[in-house]
Amino acid sequence: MTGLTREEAAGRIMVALDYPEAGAAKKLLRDLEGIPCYIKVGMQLFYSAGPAFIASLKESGYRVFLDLKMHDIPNTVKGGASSITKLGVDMFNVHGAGGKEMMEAAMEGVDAALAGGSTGGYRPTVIAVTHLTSTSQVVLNSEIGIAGSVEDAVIRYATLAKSAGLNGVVASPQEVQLIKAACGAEFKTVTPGIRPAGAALNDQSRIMTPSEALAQGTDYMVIGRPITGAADPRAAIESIIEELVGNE
Ligand SMILES: O=c1ccn([C@@H]2O[C@H](COP(=O)(O)O)[C@@H](O)[C@H]2O)c(=O)[nH]1
Repeated sequence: MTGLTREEAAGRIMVALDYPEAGAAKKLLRDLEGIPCYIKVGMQLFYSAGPAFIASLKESGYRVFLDLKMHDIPNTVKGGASSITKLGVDMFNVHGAGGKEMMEAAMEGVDAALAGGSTGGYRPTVIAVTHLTSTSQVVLNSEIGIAGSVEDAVIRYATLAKSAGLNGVVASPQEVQLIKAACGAEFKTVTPGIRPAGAALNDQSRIMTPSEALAQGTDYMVIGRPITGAADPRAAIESIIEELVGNE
């Protein structure tokens, strides 16, 4: 047993709604009705369904992570962060690779939107992507051309994100303990690369099972295809919740 209630376990899961349009995403939400999970909207759905879909999620009471991974010059990211904050999402992200000034600009964008009062004063959690969970050690060194271990590269971005005032990072569950050691327990870790035992890896590289990720101390685990691609998505998420509660 982990000590998590069923509701707490569900609340650690961010379901990735990687769909081409709102209709398919809404069907999944109907399938999962009543399960208090977080919802992650990425670029595929947001570029198609836009702010109206985010508004409908918020009206339905969901916590929303808008995963657009902004990576641009500081002034542009500041403006993007301001616009995203006005959508009233609970969390959004930028790429750590944009550097400290870009990440600070994102925080300035949040402050500017809040100063305008259009979000009711609600401050989103802002996190930075470290290295994508699809990136392996070999790809990091041989293709991207960054020397050293994935762990060192992730920690470098995590500490940079913390120094820029961000609230956490996206990383693999494999790096959670190192991130917490370097940046503190309160610094949030949001971890994709979650695969229940026996599930297809797809394009993910640095993976762990849900219970392994929880044991590492991850704050939130992002799970897409193991739920959305299942014949019975509700049964799939219920099984993950059971695994997290420790009743398996
Ligand atoms: O490093 C990263 C950053 C973001 N993601 C996103 O998480 C989900 C994972 O989906 P699965 O179907 O469970 O693989 C997806 O929306 C990615 O864009 C990530 O995987 N890794």
